[in-house]
Amino acid sequence: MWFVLIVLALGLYIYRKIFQPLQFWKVRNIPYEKPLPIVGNLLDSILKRKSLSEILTELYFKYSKHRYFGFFSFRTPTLMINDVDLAKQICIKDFEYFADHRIFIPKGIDKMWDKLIFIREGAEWQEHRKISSASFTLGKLRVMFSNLSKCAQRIMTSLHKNNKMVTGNMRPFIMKIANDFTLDAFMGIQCDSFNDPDNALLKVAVNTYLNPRMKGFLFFGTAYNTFPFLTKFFQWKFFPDTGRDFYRKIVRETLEYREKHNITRIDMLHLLNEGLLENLRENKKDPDNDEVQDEIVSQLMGMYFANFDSFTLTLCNCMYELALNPDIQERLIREIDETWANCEGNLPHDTLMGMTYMDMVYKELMRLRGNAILAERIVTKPYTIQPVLPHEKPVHLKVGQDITFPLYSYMRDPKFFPDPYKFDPERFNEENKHKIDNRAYLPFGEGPRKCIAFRLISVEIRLMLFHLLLRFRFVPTEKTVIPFVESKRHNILTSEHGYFINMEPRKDIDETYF
Ligand code: HEM
Repeated sequence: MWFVLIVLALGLYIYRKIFQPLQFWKVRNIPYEKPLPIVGNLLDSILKRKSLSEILTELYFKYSKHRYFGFFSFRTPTLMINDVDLAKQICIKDFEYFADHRIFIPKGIDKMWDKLIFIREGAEWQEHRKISSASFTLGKLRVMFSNLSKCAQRIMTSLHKNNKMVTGNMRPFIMKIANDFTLDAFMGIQCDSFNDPDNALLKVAVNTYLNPRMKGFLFFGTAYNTFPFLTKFFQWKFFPDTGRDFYRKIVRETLEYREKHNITRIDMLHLLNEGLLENLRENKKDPDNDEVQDEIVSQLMGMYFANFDSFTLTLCNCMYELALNPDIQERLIREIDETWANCEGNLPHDTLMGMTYMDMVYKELMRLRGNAILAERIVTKPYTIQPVLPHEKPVHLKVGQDITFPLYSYMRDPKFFPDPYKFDPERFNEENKHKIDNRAYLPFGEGPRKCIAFRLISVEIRLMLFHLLLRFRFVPTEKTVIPFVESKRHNILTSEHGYFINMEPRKDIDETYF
């Protein structure tokens, strides 16, 4: 008798936990992709048979007659928004109903992670987005530009010293540039990872941001959400404690040094520190506690990670596309040489950002090879999607419902971008740029939650590309895999086979430039 009861109870538990959630979209009468227990619609991704972008894009086209459809990210039901007008409505007009991102890791496990702007919720997010946004305005970027420029030139000098061909997988190589560039640009810390590859800063960065747990993170981010008990049980953290302690020390020492020597350097560290202190003063709180330091440390760690990773991948993707499209590369080199000659070795921010062809290349790069595959939101107030198409009924969304925007798929839709897999900067030329549908061109997301650093990364990539192409040409090698194969192991857009490109020192450079 007891045995039968236990079996029944277990059966009921398994049904409720594993099988019942699979009915989520069916009972709501919403078109959906049939899921499997536990893995939902991600089996091909888990088995590395398809990249996440491939899975989402296949479904985007399969459900193209629908404005939305149901998807299961493991056990979590998420509403995929296929229609770019509906996406805009959710992200901008009705933002207050969809104000937060997914949190990925249950709160309280990783205190540094909980403080990130991306993760913060409600009024707290608003307050901290405001503080951090001050570091990313056009005005602040113009002020920071001279440091960024000096830093790019310093890295190039170190790199170009031997005038040798750089060969092999560009990813670890660009990572060194990203490390030196990010540390200098954000905190004024100079390190030379080309001549000193064993420096502690690079080592900690690699261990903190690229450890195996981190690598799996973006994929298992959904698993964190789906199986929070595992995360709690194993105390999985995004930022390892060693990395946190290391950056805490750096931040403390740098701030103390600046104060002692009366140094004001306008960079991320300075602006964040000022913003937080100002905020605390306004709220009449004590500015001298560990919380403030940790606040700065976690924001810097988050931004350092975002910059280190996205800068590396974007630049690698850019090198790949230019190596495969020598005509585009040559035209860009001509524009760079002319600009450099005209500005007599002192490149101003507005001149860089005003370069016409550079702008076209950058925008196309972000369309085809931007790293973000999707953006997501959580319903924060009950909301109803009103019917528009004849087959639709009102969809009532409850608080906590997960929403996904397949940004990658919008930008691969031929109705918005003809011949979408072609790298074609001409889409953004004077004649064509007004045809770009901004509802679908969303490399950085949309609305108040849009990427806070979209201006910064745009300056950084253009600046580094400018300096690299002043001295080098990118050429494919016999190891370059053509066409581009997207990684099935990562949930951001990166190459499955690395970036085997040669950087050949240019023979046609006018040495008087340097
Ligand atoms: C190629 C580079 C990058 C791409 C493609 C990218 C893309 C994105 C996307 C798609 C989002 C979500 C937007 C949304 O939900 O609507 C986002 C958010 C965010 N990004 Fe980026 N990003 C990049 C670089 C960076 C960098 C360098 C930083 C920091 C220095 C950064 C900081 C953030 C932050 C803090 C958020 C959260 C904003 C919020 O929730 O208010 N990103 N990014």
